[in-house]
Amino acid sequence: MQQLISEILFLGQRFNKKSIIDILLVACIIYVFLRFVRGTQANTLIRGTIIIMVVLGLLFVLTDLPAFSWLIGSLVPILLIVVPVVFSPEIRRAFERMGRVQSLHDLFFAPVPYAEEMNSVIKSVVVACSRLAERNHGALIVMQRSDDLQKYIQTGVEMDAIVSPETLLQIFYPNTPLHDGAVIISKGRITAAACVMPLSSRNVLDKSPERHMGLRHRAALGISETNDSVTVVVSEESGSISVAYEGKIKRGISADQLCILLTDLYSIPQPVSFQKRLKDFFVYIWEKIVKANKE
Ligand SMILES: Nc1ncnc2c1ncn2[C@@H]1O[C@H](COP(=O)(O)OP(=O)(O)OP(=O)(O)O)[C@@H](O)[C@H]1O
Repeated sequence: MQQLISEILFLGQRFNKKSIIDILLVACIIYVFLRFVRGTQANTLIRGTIIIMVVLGLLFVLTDLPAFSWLIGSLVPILLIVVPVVFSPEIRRAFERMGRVQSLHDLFFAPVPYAEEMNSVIKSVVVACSRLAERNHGALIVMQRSDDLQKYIQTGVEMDAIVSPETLLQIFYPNTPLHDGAVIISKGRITAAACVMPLSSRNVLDKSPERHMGLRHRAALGISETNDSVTVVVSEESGSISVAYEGKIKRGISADQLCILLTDLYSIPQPVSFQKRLKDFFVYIWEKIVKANKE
């Protein structure tokens, strides 16, 4: 224990401006990397791996335990090989996203393409979904954000139509040729219908009715696990509306909630000044301290 304390003190003495820049640089790289894998299945695992590596690295540096050090020394290279192999599609997507970066701002804040066109698209989707829900007509609408959906567009019938409530109601009208499968909206247009989405395997065996998911909901969750699109589902059985994005599904939401959520997801991030960020940070910390004192 005494040795650990002296090691920490020794490290503290060596701490200087260069170390701060060093730590900030590593933190920035990790932040940017995590931002690009956001919404993919690799996100949680990579976060966990980074935390474990930091904790183990500290133990490795601060303690003098040969067997433990040997274990860590052998595990880290294995992890560095296993993670990229298992999550190669997600990591490839992260690099694709990085390739689309056009400015320093894009590096830290996700750009939302076609954000302006999306206002009228969102209105049409919300109106269509509330009417589909009233009529108990099932629907699956995948809305593109940054990631390319071409591979899924090819599984259905390609089209190029204006997004209007009438078009969507017509597509999802039961027993019509295009009603089965998903509609894809990209670049502000309906680009395909009757598309096949990858199925999520989560909650397959869940018997509780509110958590159980049929194929339509599993397809919505499945596509949200593979890219950053937003998918709206209308249940044929219950007429309820759900939204899936970033590997999560929000079930049983109202048309108003859907409108707020979609507007939020497609809003253009407003540039915030550094002073405002700093002020917000201190206000947040102050509120936390006041709250902790009250408790
Ligand atoms: N992989 C898929 N990609 C796109 N659409 C799919 C896929 N699998 C199923 N669907 C759509 O879901 C429909 C079947 O839905 P199912 O009843 O199994 O799901 P559900 O989640 O219980 O939805 P609902 O509440 O509407 O019944 C199919 O007719 C088809 O239109």
